[in-house]
Amino acid sequence: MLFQAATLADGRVRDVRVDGETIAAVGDLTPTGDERVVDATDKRLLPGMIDAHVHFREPGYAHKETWTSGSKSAAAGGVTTVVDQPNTDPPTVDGEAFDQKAALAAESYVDYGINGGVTGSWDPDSLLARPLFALGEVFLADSTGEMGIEGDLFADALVAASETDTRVTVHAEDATLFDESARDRDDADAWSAYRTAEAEAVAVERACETAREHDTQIHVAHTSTPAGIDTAAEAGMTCEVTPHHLFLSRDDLAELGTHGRMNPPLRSEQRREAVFERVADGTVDMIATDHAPHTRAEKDTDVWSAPSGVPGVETALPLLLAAADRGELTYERVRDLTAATPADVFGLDRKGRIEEGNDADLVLVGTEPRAIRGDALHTNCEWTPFEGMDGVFPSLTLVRGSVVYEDGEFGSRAGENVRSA
Ligand SMILES: NC(=O)N[C@@H](CC(=O)O)C(=O)O
Ligand SMILES: [Zn+2]
Ligand SMILES: [Zn+2]
Repeated sequence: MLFQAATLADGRVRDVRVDGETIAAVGDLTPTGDERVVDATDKRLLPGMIDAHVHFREPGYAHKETWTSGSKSAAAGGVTTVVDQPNTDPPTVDGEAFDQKAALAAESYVDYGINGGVTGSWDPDSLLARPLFALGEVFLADSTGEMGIEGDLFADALVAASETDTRVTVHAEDATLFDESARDRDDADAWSAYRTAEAEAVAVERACETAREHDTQIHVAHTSTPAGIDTAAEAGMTCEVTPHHLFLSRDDLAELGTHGRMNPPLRSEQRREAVFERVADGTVDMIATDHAPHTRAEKDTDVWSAPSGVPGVETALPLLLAAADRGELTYERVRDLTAATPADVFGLDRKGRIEEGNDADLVLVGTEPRAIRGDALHTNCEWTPFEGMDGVFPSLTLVRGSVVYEDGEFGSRAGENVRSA
């Protein structure tokens, strides 16, 4: 396949040839007799997004999402690699649970990594013997799945991970700093008042300290505050920001209601702006969606009973591209946040950049934004907190050279475990 006259993230216009699973050449190329030629004039060709944080819910919660629905949603949103989190049923805390999930994940349209969880009943020996992507998200406070753990266990996990050269990702909130006085309220903003910004900042600081004491590296999941981001960066750790913490704030909760409840929660508009600055200037390492689908029926209850989490895997790259189109950040930054840096941080040597010899994980996007509509997305949960916002969507998504999505249609289930040899 040959993409002709594609605009790359840095603005250069190039032809890009795909041969089998790889990018064969980037330059000024002439079509050969039998190859498919895609006219990419005035379109952008980007490396597929590597989303280091999704919850595809199988095994256990297939009514929320399956590997098929979740990975279709990913492909249609330009995500070519996802990393699944362990709070499924059974939780992915031992070798047997890993194998059960890996068998289901083989249905995926896109490449995937499978994370292993840390709880009081985990079995590090069998778990770490599997082709794990990373340990995590290690829950330092309860979230969906009630997998919150104590500090000692976190330290044990860091030791086990460093002995096996495994990366660790952390959900950093400190439940002892939640504001119990918010419990008297029943509006949607009460969740943000309850799970305070300080609870994140302190937990990030402590997690980074523990990592340094053990001479290890952690990746902080879904940082939602400027303080959390700065602490991680100053400690030499990496962090991710979600699209909802980048594009939504407490000001949106009157409209979103419980559909805006997630952990960590939405923050003030002032904090959101400070987070956006740190994403645009490169302090934040990557965007990861924390795609956490729950059905409408589950969400439509009072603020204290609703499950935490929002979908996001299909809308992340489109939202970022619309923001780039508006001049709020550069296309190169979008490429680094969604592809190049996650590839570097997690050691995916053949992914994240359009370069000869790399995996042909590619996304072709047009220039026209369109309004995001929940009922047009492919997730099982059929709603989005970004309803009505502008997104620039892919027309074509390739995973290692296979067309997985093109103009509303799905191609092959091309997904493979990125950690399996
Ligand atoms: N973020 C959330 O609010 N929910 C996530 C769990 C998590 O990432 O903490 C989920 O699995 O539903
Ligand atoms: Zn989390
Ligand atoms: Zn999560």
